[in-house]
Amino acid sequence: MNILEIEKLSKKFVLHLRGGLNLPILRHIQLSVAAGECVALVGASGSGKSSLLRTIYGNYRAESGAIRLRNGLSMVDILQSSPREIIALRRQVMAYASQFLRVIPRVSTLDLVAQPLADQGIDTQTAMERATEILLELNLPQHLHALPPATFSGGEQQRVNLARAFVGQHPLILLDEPTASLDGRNATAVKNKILQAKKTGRAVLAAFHDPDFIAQVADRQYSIPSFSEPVP
Ligand SMILES: Nc1ncnc2c1ncn2[C@@H]1O[C@H](COP(=O)(O)OP(=O)(O)OP(=O)(O)O)[C@@H](O)[C@H]1O
Repeated sequence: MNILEIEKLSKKFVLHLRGGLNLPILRHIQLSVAAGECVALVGASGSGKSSLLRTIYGNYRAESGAIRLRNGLSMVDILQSSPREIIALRRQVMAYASQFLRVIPRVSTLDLVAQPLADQGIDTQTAMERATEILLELNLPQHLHALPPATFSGGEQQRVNLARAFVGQHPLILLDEPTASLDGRNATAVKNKILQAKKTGRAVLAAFHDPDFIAQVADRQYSIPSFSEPVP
């Protein structure tokens, strides 16, 4: 059962500060991700992996194509959804961990990680317990949980982001270079979370660079078509 279906997606950036210059980024993307599957997005630096993930998450618009996401029994096209509908899909259907954490000042790490559960209607005590558990699984020790992550290291912030993506029950998890700032031990913790997510029937689409990591977690790869390739 497909959780995500992308059909003939094309996207360009329009650079208004450069006189409306068009910068084509994605062309004819055809991709689906099924429940329980991890698909690795691969491609050269600058090929558009992050842009594709952000477009799926509703941060960017695209000129043509469709991005359909399973919401219960129906498939919903993100590109046709209103901002309000996209916010609802982010709460229930898709989680996203970018490479960088956007920190909200004064909010503790524990509250940040418990928030997606509260958004899914989980009671506060259970949300706090699950948030604590996942932070420990990602090697973030208890003494950090009460602190806002603003002063955390890059790798610690990345793991807070990942904890927020994995903690809920979203059927689709989007990950942008989830091990970019991590050492071997922490990369293993992320690998375990991806494998566990797959076992519970969640779909994972992730941009990766490391072929060894891809071999350990991904069922297949999708290479972003370059602009020198003919359109199929
Ligand atoms: N908001 C934006 N406005 C204009 N151009 C952008 C914007 N975001 C990305 N780009 C351009 O789109 C291209 C693709 O960038 P993107 O970050 O998606 O690539 P990537 O494959 O994720 O790269 P990397 O592997 O280095 O992270 C780049 O040339 C980048 O400069």
